Amino acid sequence: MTSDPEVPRLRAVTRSLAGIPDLLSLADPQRPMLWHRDDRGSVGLGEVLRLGFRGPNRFRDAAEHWRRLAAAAEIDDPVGLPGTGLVALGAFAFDDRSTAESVLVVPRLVVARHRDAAWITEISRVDEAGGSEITGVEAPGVEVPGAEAPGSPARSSAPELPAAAAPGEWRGTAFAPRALPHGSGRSTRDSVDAYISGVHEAVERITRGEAEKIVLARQIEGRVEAGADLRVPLRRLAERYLDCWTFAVDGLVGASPETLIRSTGGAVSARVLAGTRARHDDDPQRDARARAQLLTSAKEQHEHAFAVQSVVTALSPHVRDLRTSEEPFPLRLPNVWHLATDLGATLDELSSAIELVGALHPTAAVAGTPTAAAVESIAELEPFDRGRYSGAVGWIDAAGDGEWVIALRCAQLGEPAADGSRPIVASAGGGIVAGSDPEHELGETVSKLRPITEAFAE
Ligand SMILES: C=C(O[C@H]1C=CC=C(C(=O)O)[C@@H]1O)C(=O)O
Repeated sequence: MTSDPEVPRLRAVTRSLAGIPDLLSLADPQRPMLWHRDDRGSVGLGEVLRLGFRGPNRFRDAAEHWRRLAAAAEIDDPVGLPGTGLVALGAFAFDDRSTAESVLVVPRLVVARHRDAAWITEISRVDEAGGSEITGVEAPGVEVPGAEAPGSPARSSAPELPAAAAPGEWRGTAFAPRALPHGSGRSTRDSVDAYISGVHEAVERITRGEAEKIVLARQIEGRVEAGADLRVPLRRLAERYLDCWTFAVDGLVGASPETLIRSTGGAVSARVLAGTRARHDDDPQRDARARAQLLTSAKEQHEHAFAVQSVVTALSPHVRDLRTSEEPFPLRLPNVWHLATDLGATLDELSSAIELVGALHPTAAVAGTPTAAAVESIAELEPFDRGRYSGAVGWIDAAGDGEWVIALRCAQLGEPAADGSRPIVASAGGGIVAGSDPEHELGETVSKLRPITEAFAE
C-alpha cells in the first residue's frame, strides 16, 4: 500500500465461504452486476466507486488509474486467488469517438466462486469513514453463517453474505429493428435496408482494395418493463450458453463466446472467433453440413485468419511462448457454429489485463483489416454509435489479473423512462470479405441475436 493523494483509498476484506452460493440469485434484479461461466464467476452488489473514461486513451487511462488505486488500497485477503481482494468490473466502448462511457465499477460486495472455492469480499472507502481503522463491514464481530475468517487480522470482521432478493416479475421483451437515428441522412427505408446497403458498400470498398475485411453490425431495440427481474434473462443465458461468459455490467448484458484476454498469475490465454454458420438443432444432417461447410470454406478460413493474425500481432510484444491451436476448430454454441482458435502465452512484462485489452482492441473479429481503414468504414457505413457492443467487458483485480471478453451477443439497457420501463438495444454483426452475400450476412446477424432475443422472450 502506498499513499497517493489523488486516488481514493479503498479497503477490501475477503473471506472464504464454507458453501457454494447460487450467484445469480444474489444479483440485484434491476441493476445486476454479474460475471459467470459454469462453475466460475462473481456477482457484485452496490457500488463503492465508479470510474468513467472516454476517448482514444480510455484503456490506458483506466489501466493507470486502476494501478494507482490498487497500490493505495488496503487489502486483507487470506484467500489469495485471482479475483479475490480488490476487484472492479468494467465495460469499454468500441470506438474512440463513442459517446458511451467506458466504466470500471468497484462493487461494495462481491460474492464469487471458482470451482470448489467460494469467497466474499467487502469493499469500502477508507477516507469516507475517517481513517484506516475502519472495517467497512457491518456488525463487527458478528459470526456470519457461511463465512469463515481463516486466520485473519483481528480488526477485520467477516463480511456478511446477503440474502437473495425475492423473485420478481418477468413478462418478456419483444425486439424490432432499431429505428434509423433521426437525421442519419439515409435513403434506405429502415435499419435492415441500411444494413444490406452497408454490406454492399463494404464489399465494393473491399473490391476496390480499400480494406480486406470490414465487420458491419446492425441493431434491434425493445423495452424492458418497469420492475422486470433481469435475473430471468441472465439465468437463461448462463444455463444455455455454457461455453460463454454471461455478463451484466452497467446495463450491458449478454453471453459472449470470445475471450479477448484472460491473464492470471502470468499465464495468458485468448479465444479468437471468426467464421460462422447457423445451427440447425432440429435437423442433425443439415447441422452437420453447416459445420462441414464452415470448416472447408476458403472464405471463412480467410476471414478467420485475419482475426487470429490481429491478435497474434497485438499480443506478441507483451508475451513469450505464444502458441495457438494448430487449425481452427468448430465451436458449437446453441445458436451458431464458429471457427475458433485458442491462444496461450506467458506474460513477458507487468502488463495488467486492461493494458492487454487496450493493446488488442479492436481485433479483426469486430473491426476488420487493416484496422484503421475498417474502423473508418464502420463509422461511415453503420448508422449508429456502437457504444459498448464489440468493446470489452470483464474484471480486473489488484494484481492486474483479469478476464475480458469481447462484448458480443449482448444488449445495452438504458435509463428508465417516466413509466419505469427501460430501453434496450441489442447489436450483432459479421465480417464482410470479398464475395460476402448481404442476405447471408443478414441471416447471420439473426442467428447471432438469438441469445438475446430468446433470453429476453416471455
Ligand atoms: C461481430 C460479431 O461476431 C464476430 C465474432 C465471431 C464471428 C464473427 C463472424 O463470423 O463474422 C464476427 O467476427 C457479433 O457477434 O456481433
